[in-house]
Amino acid sequence: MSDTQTKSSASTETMGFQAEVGRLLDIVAHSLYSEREIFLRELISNSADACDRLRYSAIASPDLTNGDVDFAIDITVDAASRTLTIADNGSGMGRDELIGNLGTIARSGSSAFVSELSGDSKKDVNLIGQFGVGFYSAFMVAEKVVVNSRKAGEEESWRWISSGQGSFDIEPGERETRGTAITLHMREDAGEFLEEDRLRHIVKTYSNHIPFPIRLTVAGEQKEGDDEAKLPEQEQLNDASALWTKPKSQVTEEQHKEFYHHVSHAFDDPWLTLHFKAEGMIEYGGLLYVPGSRPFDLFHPERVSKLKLYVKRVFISDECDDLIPSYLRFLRGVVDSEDLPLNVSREMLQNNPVLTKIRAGLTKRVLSELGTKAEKEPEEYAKFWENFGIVLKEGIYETTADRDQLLKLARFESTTQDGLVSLADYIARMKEGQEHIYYITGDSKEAAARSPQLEGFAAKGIEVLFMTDPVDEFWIPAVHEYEGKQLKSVTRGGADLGNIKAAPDAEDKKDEAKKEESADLEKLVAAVKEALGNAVADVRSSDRLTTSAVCLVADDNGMDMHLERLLQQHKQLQQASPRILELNPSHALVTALAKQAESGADLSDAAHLLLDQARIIEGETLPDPAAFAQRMADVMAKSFG
Ligand SMILES: Nc1ncnc2c1ncn2[C@@H]1O[C@H](COP(=O)(O)OP(=O)(O)OP(=O)(O)O)[C@@H](O)[C@H]1O
Repeated sequence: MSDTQTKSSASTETMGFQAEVGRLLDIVAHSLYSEREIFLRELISNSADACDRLRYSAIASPDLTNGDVDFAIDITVDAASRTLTIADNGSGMGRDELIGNLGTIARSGSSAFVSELSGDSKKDVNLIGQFGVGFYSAFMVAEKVVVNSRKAGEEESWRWISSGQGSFDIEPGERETRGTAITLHMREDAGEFLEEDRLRHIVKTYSNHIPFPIRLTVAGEQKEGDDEAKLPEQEQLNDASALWTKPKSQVTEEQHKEFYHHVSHAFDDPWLTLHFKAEGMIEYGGLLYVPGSRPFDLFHPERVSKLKLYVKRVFISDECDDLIPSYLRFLRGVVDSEDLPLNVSREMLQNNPVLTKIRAGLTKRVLSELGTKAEKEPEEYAKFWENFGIVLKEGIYETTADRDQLLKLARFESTTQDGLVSLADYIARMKEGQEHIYYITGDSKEAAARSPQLEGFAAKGIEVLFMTDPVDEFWIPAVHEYEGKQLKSVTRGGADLGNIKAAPDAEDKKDEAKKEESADLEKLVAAVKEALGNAVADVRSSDRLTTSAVCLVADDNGMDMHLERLLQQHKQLQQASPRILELNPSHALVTALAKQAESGADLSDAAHLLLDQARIIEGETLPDPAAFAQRMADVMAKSFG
């Protein structure tokens, strides 16, 4: 740790929080969180995870539980001392774990998340909402937090104390049993969380289906004059059953929401719930949720699954990469297998044949359910696609097995339709004589829509799909075609527009003009080609332009221009390859230049200006802006001078 460290007494050490934690705590404590009560859900969730972890470790090392396998979470409220304690008999934490887990943000990518926090509390609360602050949410309601913990299998226990302001103390404790007790000294304004009814309600609402009993004890209830010391009564607040084992019909939407919040550590609601049981060669069941919004770590480079794997109701791992393909990593939930051995180690899970079958089954189930949604509720499906389409497209690129199904699920924006369209929709609307599925790539729909290469397509009413996710550049070349129709970029190769019949309502005035002018272009093309030399791959007359004078296109075999630009931006490519410069034979400038070419005039400056103009429309930087400015000035001087 890089934290400052000072010894304040013989046995107590004071340590500084990691800078990111400091910032997080500041926001947590000072922003008015609309749902402060979720602190309890977070702490109970952590306790349940700790019980799950120990139960799993005890399969290999039974000594760790010392025979005590009745895992439970105890909430004790003491109104007199204004404290609330959440205790569990789970894995517990040793000294180093207390320091590491409760003083830093260890989760991968989380520090990056915290650095995104803007300091604007409204925005930050939203971000934190997606992220989940876990343990640190205790400081929304507590002015001081004391954590007593003893790691299973160890004799020592440790106490962690903090008021959430820059530092925490750590000292030896005196906990006699394994597990963790977190005592919250409630803030003045958080008295409601010391009320029994409120606590009951919160646990029921947020943690009913934690599969361990959650019990409430009210301390200090003994009345004066009572002779016998009565043990305070314990009341179990939750159902404590594994939700996924219940019959589908008995689980309400509210219960799903609650469970989703628990397993995903997220605050949104599930967009889709899949509650299933597979019986046959391999038996497994579970609950899968598609989140209603993008999880904050969706684009982390590890691209790992977050599903929790259980074997016969015992938690095994939530880092089981082989459980679902990484293009479904947005799924949250639980998969419970009857066939894997209980003592399965995390290493054994790699390339495990049972897991491979489960993975195939889950994938099929999810894709088919998405297909149904796409067909029956296209508007709802559009919301899903907004969030996760970009991730599914990774699957189109990565897997050949699921490719067809994923292509059916894929949706795109298009030049002629509102909303999202499928490839099948597109094919159904293709014009007479049209053989290809046309698309245009770009950084955004707006930028791509301004491309001159679209003009001829628009004039004929031919639909063009927008491909604006970077991943599009990868899956399209891998796929090539859909239902026998080639996917073709409008910025690449010939446009083949001549063979396609215009829509009856489209204005196809262009053909007429072209016939008149095309003969004259030959000399112009030759002159421009000569002037530009190696700066272009070719110069030719265009049938894809109607209003712009010029545009650039890539060779049919060349790389897509947008991809080249992306690669250059990321320094993956030194130099873009020369493009084909297309001239619009019906544009006034081009026809005027063609006349000049006929009379043998020097068109070198004009040729360079045309090329630079085409580059500017593409959003490219000019290789020689000074030369461009000079030529432009010369031309303007001639016409205005
Ligand atoms: N009751 C507990 N028993 C054992 N370990 C715990 C307990 N509470 C927290 N921890 C440890 O502290 C870590 C940090 O907890 P924290 O709640 O901040 O994050 P998290 O649970 O990993 O993720 P999230 O923020 O999504 O809840 C946990 O991962 C766990 O290792």
